[in-house]
Amino acid sequence: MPALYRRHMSGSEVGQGGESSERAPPNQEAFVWLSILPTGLGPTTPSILQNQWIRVKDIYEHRHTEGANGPSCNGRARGKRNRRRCPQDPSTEAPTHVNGTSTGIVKKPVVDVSVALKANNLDSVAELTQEISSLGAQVSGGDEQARLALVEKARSLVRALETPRETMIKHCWAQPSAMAALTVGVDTGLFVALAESDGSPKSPKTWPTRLASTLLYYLTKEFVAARLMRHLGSMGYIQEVDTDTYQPTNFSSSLTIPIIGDGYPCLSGGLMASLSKFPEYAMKNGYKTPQSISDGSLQYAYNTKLNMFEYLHANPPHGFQFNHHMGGYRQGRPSWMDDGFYPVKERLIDGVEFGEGDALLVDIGGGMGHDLAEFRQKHPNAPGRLILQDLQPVLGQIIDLDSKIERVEYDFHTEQPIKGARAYYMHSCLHDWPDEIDVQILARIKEAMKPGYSRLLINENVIPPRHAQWEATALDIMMLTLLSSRERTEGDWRLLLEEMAGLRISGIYTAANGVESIIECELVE
Ligand SMILES: C[S@@+](CC[C@H](N)C(=O)[O-])C[C@H]1O[C@@H](n2cnc3c(N)ncnc32)[C@H](O)[C@@H]1O
Repeated sequence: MPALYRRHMSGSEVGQGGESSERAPPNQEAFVWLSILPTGLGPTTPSILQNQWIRVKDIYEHRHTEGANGPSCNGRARGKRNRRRCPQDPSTEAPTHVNGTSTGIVKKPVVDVSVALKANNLDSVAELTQEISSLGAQVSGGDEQARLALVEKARSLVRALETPRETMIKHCWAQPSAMAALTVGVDTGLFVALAESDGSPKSPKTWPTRLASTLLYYLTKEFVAARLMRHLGSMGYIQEVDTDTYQPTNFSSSLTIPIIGDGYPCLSGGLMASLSKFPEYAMKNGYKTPQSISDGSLQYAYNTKLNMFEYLHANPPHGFQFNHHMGGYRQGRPSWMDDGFYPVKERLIDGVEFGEGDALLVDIGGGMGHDLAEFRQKHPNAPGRLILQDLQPVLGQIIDLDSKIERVEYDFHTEQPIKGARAYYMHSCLHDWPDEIDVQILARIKEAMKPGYSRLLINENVIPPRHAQWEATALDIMMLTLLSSRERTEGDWRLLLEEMAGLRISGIYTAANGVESIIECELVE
């Protein structure tokens, strides 16, 4: 038995007294797995090992006590720890095909390790490079669709050329490390300093002393900056021009804009643990779809009862950063009020006499008013009131907004104060909530709508059945882990809006690939 196993798994060190006799490795597979744990771990090691040991024990008991196909997690028949670790659906069967490294059982892999060391798909490289070169010519002429197509082809080329092992290291090390480095850079003003003096080359090792007493001063003093910048340089996010000397890129300079940069500290500090803890949370919950906005992966990860919005606002400055992040998310995406997307004039304005107090557009959960500000700019002569509704902390963050846009503090779980508007509008709000809560939010809007006149415009993704775009699928996982909610397909929207909420969908207006859509609804008469 390896020393590591004996040292860390003795009863007193693991700290669960009286169970040491149970801890002998139950089979050779688990034993092998434990022996490959890294050596030289610090004082927290026992709890880490304890966690992993519970997993091993669960698997062992699935296989050897109840059999591979028996009920896997009968809590009554098990100890407390085991119950916590098992999927809670008593009908769940023990896994019959598992990936060894995530369960503690080392199995013979289904493919040979040599597969992980060869390029993923060399056969596609010649065709991809040809496509890339012809798209390149169109991109230099300013064709935006060609640019988007070229980015996708370039990504395909990288995936084809990388070995699985390289991709694995990129996911497990390089990208999380870059996220940490970028967050520190935004927090400390590193990218502002880099962009100063027209972006002239700068070395973190000789950063000017006038920075004294700033966070950046401390960062550079300890040479942490040099290490972070070296990684960001190697990843291409800043440009290495000499030894320890860097220039900004357009990307790093853009991080100095709050709506672009603030996503990093917001995600790193206030949301990311929800994603990294999701595998553990999901395993404990039998991989059931989470249903409660205040009892999901985020609450598990951050040990809170607050929902995501409440949690961010209770932990400043993450609430503010989130609102900026929302402002950044919308930039450069197709806008429903542009020509050729949703016919604003025909559907909302033509044929309507607006009296003095009549509302044209009520933006419910409208954040800092980005949509209404854009509407005002693009339709400056549109008649009727424009009303922005959101919670107080969000409205309180607005610095500058067109004076025609009225701000109304409002909680959309309560009665809608603006009755009979021509259009109620919600952007990226319903995707935040599970179906049952959305039905309640929609009921408050229905009560306020005037039959035969009011419309509800829902601005969300409508995920197509195939070839979904990665931004939308990523957002779906964010919704799953942060809010127990989802991005929806057309079928999901019809179920929610028509069958559950009792509205009629009068049209779905979609930009390319369903990434941005307006679902127009009316009351059923
Ligand atoms: C994902 S953000 C979208 C913001 C904005 N519509 C946009 O597209 O940029 C969701 C918004 O819902 C707001 N919100 C959350 N709970 C709310 C509530 N109970 N009443 C009103 N607004 C709420 C949040 O403050 C936030 O501004």
